Amino acid sequence: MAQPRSSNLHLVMFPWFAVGHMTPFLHLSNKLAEEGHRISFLLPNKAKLQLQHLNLHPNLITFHPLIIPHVEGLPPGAETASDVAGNQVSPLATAMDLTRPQVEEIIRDDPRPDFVLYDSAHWIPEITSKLGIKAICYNVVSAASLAIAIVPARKITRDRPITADELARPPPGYPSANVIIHRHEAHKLLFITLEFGAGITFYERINAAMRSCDAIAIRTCRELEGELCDYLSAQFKKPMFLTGPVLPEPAESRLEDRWAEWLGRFEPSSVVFCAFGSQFILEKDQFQELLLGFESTGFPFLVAVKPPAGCSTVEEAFPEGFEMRVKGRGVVHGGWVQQPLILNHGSVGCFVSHCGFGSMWESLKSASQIVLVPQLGDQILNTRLMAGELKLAVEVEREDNGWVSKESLCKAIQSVMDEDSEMGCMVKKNHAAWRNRLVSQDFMSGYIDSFIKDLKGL
Ligand SMILES: O=c1ccn([C@@H]2O[C@H](COP(=O)(O)OP(=O)(O)O[C@H]3OC[C@@H](O)[C@H](O)[C@H]3O)[C@@H](O)[C@H]2O)c(=O)[nH]1
Ligand SMILES: [O-]c1cc(O)cc2[o+]c(-c3ccc(O)cc3)c(O[C@@H]3O[C@H](CO)[C@@H](O)[C@H](O)[C@H]3O)cc12
Repeated sequence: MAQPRSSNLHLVMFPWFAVGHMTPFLHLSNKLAEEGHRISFLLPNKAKLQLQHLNLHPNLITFHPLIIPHVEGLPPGAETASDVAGNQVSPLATAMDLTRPQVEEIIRDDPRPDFVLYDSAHWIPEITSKLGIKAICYNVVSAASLAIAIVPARKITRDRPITADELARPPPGYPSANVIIHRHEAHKLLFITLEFGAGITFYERINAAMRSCDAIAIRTCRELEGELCDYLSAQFKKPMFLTGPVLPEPAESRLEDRWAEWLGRFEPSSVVFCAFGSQFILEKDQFQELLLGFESTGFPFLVAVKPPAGCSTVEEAFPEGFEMRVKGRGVVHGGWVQQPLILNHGSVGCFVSHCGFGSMWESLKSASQIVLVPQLGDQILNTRLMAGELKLAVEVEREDNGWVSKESLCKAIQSVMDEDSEMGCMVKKNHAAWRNRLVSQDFMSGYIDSFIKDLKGL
């Protein structure tokens, strides 16, 4: 078990209240604790129960549960972005801001930390600068999604909110021609001009968080997003520290028996697994169309997505006769599954993903073929990295109105599952090269070593 030494650091972690943010902050905490560093991890009370099994060093990583105040518009008991609909994230951000006195007390009293790592709480530097503590803005979304929308070069102000047309053109100096948003998708970024917490827009908050820190850090690597990171560093005039992908070693926990048993019935690499992350909720008609798409592939499939909008279970939204037709080869689960373990199960051959940044790294490290159906803004940019730049995944074609047809989903899955096809062969080869890089002995540990050196040198 790692032990603290006097030269070791004490860091406070304060991620945005979303599973897709708290989980990578905890993965980083585990890597730092492996080297003997001590972590105080601030999170909502309920999230503590959900995440504590991922704390691999409880002697060095201490959870500090926060009391989430009630705010108008926030459903009672809601504490993370998974508990709220898209239009309720702003009250959740307000609630996070109202935890400031609790956060400040922990930072002051909990033997003074050397660093505070945060992402959405743009007010952290106001606390740390008075105490001589360094504030690191640690981003767990891609450099591309920050560089395309949040940079000062966008010159967004209250009087001049950005339009979809402008967002479809990259900001001045943006270094990539492939990792871009198309005109018909640009409306998916317009939320950056909306309130994200009382009296502050999403753009203002994330821009302030990056502008006011001592250094920016990103969960990415130079090999994937080097030029985009340099661009961000120049735009914000801040040192840029990269942690690499920070993926845990294969989990010690076991896959739940029901999924191990079900997956075990099928041939190696034959099952299509689909998950869309911790937040996104499909519309009912799109949910039904996707299920018909999985059915028509002919492959066994395991779909783990939330019940669609307006439904309390997935079953009540099944297409007519669907359950009977796919009996024995198709399962749709409306709850949480152990995604990293399922992805690495020998029977799984294809992952249909929304390409959240966490899922993106997990899929890169797996051997599954990857089909992408991005839903929100940052996921579109991650998809461009994977399918456009690295050419190791296939993006499902959408109709002009954004609709994903069953035919289009089926075609994308079949194109990667057929390893004799040109597409299947190309993505498999490119993916294998990236996977080998990620699993090579020193790749991830090299990034963590450099990150610790960067912190100590600040
Ligand atoms: O059933 C599930 C669903 C998801 N998960 C896990 O939950 C995590 C989801 O994180 P993702 O980043 O992929 O997706 P989210 O929908 O949470 O993403 C959102 O917030 C975090 C950002 O990095 C994403 O880019 C953003 O889209 C992954 O680690 C995934 O393994 C499960 O373990 N089981
Ligand atoms: O979709 C996005 C497009 C984009 O250009 C930038 C971002 O940034 C972030 C982000 C969130 C928090 C940070 O501290 C930094 C960056 C995005 O995050 C997602 O935004 C949702 C807002 O509705 C939020 O609820 C969700 O938890 C975040 O993962 C998205 C984009």
